Amino acid sequence: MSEPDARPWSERLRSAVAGRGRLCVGIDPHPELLDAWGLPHTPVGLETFAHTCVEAFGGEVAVVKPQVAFFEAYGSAGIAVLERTLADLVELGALALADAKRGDIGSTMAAYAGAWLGDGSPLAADAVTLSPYLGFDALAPALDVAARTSRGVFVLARTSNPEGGDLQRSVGSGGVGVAQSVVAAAAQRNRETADLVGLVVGATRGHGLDLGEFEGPVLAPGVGAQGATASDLASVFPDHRELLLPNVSRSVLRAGPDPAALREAAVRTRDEIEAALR
Ligand SMILES: O=c1ccn([C@@H]2O[C@H](COP(=O)(O)O)[C@@H](O)[C@H]2O)c(=O)[nH]1
Repeated sequence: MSEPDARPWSERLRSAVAGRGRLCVGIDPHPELLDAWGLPHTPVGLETFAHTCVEAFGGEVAVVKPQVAFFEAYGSAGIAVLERTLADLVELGALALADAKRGDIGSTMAAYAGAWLGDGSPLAADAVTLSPYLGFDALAPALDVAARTSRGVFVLARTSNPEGGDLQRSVGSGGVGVAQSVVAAAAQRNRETADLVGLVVGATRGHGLDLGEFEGPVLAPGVGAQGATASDLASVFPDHRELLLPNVSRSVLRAGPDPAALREAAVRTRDEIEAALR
C-alpha cells in the first residue's frame, strides 16, 4: 500500500485535473446496472462491478466518485467492498471522492470526519460530500480534519434534482438565499485554506447562484442520465470552468461490463467535456 499523498488538497486536485481532465466519473452499482452487466445482487456482484470500474477508470480519470448508498445496501460486506474500492483507486492515481452526503450536529460530525477523512481510517477517501442542512458551521469538524489531513469536502449547495429547489432557493433571515449562503460560507473558509471546500451545484438547469466570490472546486452532477449535456456546461457555469468537475455516472457505466469499453466511454465523455469548456 502506498503512503498517503501529503501535498495540500488544492495541489493534489489541481494536478489531477491538469493531468487527466475535469471528469468525475461515478461508481454507482444500481441494481439495473448489475443486471445489465450479468452480475448477481450480492456482495460478490458488487465487488466485481466496483473492481471493473477501478480497472477502467483508476488510471485514466482525475476523480472517481463511489456512491456510498449502493455499497451500504449490502451491509457490512458492502462497506468492506467500498473500503477496498477507495484504496484501489488511490493506488492507481485517481482521487477518490466518497459520495456519502454526511451532515449532523458538530459532536457527531467529528465522528463522520474521522471515518471519511481521518488518516488511517479504513473508509478514508480523498474527499467526501457533505450536507450543510444542519447548518454550515456544524460541518466545522470535517473541514478541520480535511485541512489537517490534506483532503477535501464538497458541500451541497444547489442540487441537480428538481425537488431541491424550494428549500435551496428559499430566502433566509439575512435576505440571502439558502444555497447562496452556503456559497458565501464556503468562499469564506477557502480564504484560510485554498480549495478546501468544494460545492455541489447541479448541471441540470440554471442554478441562479452568484459564484463570483467562490474560487474553489465545483462538482456538477446531472450530465448524462439526468439530462444535462457537455455542451450545457459552458452556459450553466459561464465563469467557473477551471475547477469544474462534471459528474457522470450511469451514462458511462452503461458501456460496461467490458473494462476497455467502459474506459473508452469515460475518455470520450471527458474529451467532450474538455472541448465544451475550452
Ligand atoms: O445534486 C446531486 C448530488 C449528487 N448526485 C449524485 O451524483 C450521481 C449522478 O448519477 P447519474 O447516474 O449521472 O445521474 C449519483 O450518485 C447521485 O447520487 C446527484 O445526482 N445530484
